[in-house]
Amino acid sequence: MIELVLLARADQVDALSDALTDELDALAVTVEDADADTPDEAPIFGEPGMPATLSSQIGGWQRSIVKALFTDEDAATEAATLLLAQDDDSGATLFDDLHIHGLQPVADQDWVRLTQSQFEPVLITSDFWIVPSWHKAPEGATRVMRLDPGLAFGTGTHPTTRMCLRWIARHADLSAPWPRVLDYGCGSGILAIGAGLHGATGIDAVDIDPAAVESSRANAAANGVSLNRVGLPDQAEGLYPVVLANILAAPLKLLAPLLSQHVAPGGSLVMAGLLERQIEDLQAAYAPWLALEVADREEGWVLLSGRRP
Ligand SMILES: C[S@@+](CC[C@H](N)C(=O)[O-])C[C@H]1O[C@@H](n2cnc3c(N)ncnc32)[C@H](O)[C@@H]1O
Repeated sequence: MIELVLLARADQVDALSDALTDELDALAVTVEDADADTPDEAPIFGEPGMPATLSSQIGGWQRSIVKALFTDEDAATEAATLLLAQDDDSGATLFDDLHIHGLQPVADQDWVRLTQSQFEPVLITSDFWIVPSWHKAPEGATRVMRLDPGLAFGTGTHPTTRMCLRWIARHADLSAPWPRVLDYGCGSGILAIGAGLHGATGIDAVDIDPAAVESSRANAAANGVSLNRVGLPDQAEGLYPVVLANILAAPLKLLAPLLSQHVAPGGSLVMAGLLERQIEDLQAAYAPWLALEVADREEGWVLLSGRRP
């Protein structure tokens, strides 16, 4: 294997990645901040767990290192030549300023093992762990969720998911389990399953993404957790003592009336996916129904929770 290493501008990254994978047979493309670990490093916040973004607006960092993996040197060299020669509709060079850093050999690896090694068991509380199927559960883990990375978001590695799971672990009362829970934006189903492992019943899990709905079903079954309704958002129905929503600030704001009205009187709304600077905006959006307070913080992300009067 050989890696073609390029230095590109942020606005070129998306088109460059598409050209490399769709037209030039790159096996994989990765994007890194060329200024990482320097004073010019630029933190980027985006959809939790999705590739780092600015990306919904701009595909990468101001100075991005783009690495494309090829089977051999000929394929990588040809790709570099074709990239430099690409014109746009007006005949101008498409990737102007593109800098070819060079080619570097990549040692043969056991790729399955390498991928798996990036997903270690994740500690939620001292006895509650998320553990990939190929790992043994750690000593002392009495509550274990088996979960492998898949098409839907939610492996437990992202701070927003971890904070929601910690909230569940801290607030679940095994002697009086929640009779209903709504996981709104369920992704892999990780929060719904977490609630189930803490005794909840009547769990509904909904998402706008059909792949997430399928993942939630499969992951819940693999963990022996029985979900009530799993489907698109219209499957959420009635009042729930606990509503969990780990999405993003903008959709959470839009969803304020809907989510609030699913919370039973005396019940809790728990939401994540927002940053420190978005707290006040979210508190104001939910104020007509309930008072949201900061319940947890991790790596710049915030967990808000509130009780419905
Ligand atoms: C950050 S993931 C969270 C997944 C999982 N609940 C977790 O905590 O790891 C957000 C999920 O919300 C879903 N989503 C985004 N907007 C939504 C909306 N308006 N209604 C329902 N689900 C939505 C996405 O498809 C995605 O699966």
